[in-house]
Amino acid sequence: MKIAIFGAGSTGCYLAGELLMAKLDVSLICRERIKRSITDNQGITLTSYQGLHQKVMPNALFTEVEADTPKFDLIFVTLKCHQVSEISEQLLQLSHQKSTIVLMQNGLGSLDEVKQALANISAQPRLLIQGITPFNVLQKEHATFHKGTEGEFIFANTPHTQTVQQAMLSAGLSCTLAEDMAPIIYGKLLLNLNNALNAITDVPIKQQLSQKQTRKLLSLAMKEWLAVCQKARLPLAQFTKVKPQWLPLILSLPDGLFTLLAKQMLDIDPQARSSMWEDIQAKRKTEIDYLNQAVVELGKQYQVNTPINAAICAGIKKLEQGIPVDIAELL
Ligand SMILES: NC(=O)C1=CN([C@@H]2O[C@H](COP(=O)(O)OP(=O)(O)OC[C@H]3O[C@@H](n4cnc5c(N)ncnc54)[C@H](OP(=O)(O)O)[C@@H]3O)[C@@H](O)[C@H]2O)C=CC1
Ligand SMILES: CC(C)(CO)C(=O)C(=O)O
Repeated sequence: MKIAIFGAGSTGCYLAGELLMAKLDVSLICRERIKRSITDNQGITLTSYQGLHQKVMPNALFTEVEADTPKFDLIFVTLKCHQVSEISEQLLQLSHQKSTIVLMQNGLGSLDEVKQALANISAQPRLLIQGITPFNVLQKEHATFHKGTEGEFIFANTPHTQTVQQAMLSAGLSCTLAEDMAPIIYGKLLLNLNNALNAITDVPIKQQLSQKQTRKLLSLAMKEWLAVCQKARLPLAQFTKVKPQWLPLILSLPDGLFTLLAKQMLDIDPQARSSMWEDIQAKRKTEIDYLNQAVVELGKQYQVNTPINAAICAGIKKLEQGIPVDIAELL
């Protein structure tokens, strides 16, 4: 089985690393700077907050998709949400009719955009499924990719992802296969409502969660998404020790009680930040439209007020333009 990671950056290189550790055949489609960093450092180094330190080399590295680029049986797309609809031509070229394409984006909307883009250019359908990275990955120097929080990759259950799971299990690694990805996508979005707040506060997640005011904002943003899910009857998977519905209450607790009750939530790398923080630092467009803005849009559809998520979106739009934002102005 030939595997490609399309858009290998933070999560894509970490995923490639785990698949290579599982002795699978993995090629990367990536930017020139990533290719150079991997070749200069003789491979990708995976590290984790739990002490992992492992170097692996991809089977091939491509910076362009050309007529003679091979076809792949399984393609993981690890681009940012707003980048996925632009690669439909390349996805068709890299796949055959029996290939599986796994979209690994956070938030809502990417799957529909890719489906539409592929349907516009080809009458031959491809199997499009979803996956999720539940943990944080930080891209460091020397082609090093650091896992900062707990969790394992989740993919929709298909014959190709079953082969991946078997290989990972044989190598002492694991991933989860899900029959229904929808609750996982909705449940993950609840956690990703913090991405923007993390970017605005500009401190590591662990430090951010020790601030009562930011926890309050996160709690209110989560309450809005939970209200939308309840009204729209959207099921939410549980990513934390406590039920999603309890998170706003726990986040609203005073500092001492919160620290006591949220042990697992705080058991993360002290340096871990959100991917949106990385985007803001790199002056890149963020995924806000697929995260907090998606909550606002669904809220409108189901007549649920979402003022906090709307204020967070406005804050991020300012940051994207280089205008500083004070967290206090969001409440
Ligand atoms: N980072 C994290 O910790 C986590 C991220 N996620 C989610 O995973 C998804 C991917 O995020 P992440 O891995 O951080 O993203 P990255 O930006 O780190 O990786 C995407 C990479 O693809 C490159 N790229 C863009 N377009 C192309 C193209 N046409 N051809 C080849 N390469 C291309 C980008 O380059 P360039 O920068 O030049 O555009 C970048 O290097 C997002 O939806 C994110 O929300 C989920 C959990 C954790
Ligand atoms: C894992 C988590 C929630 C970390 O913030 C994330 O998904 C991200 O950074 O995009």
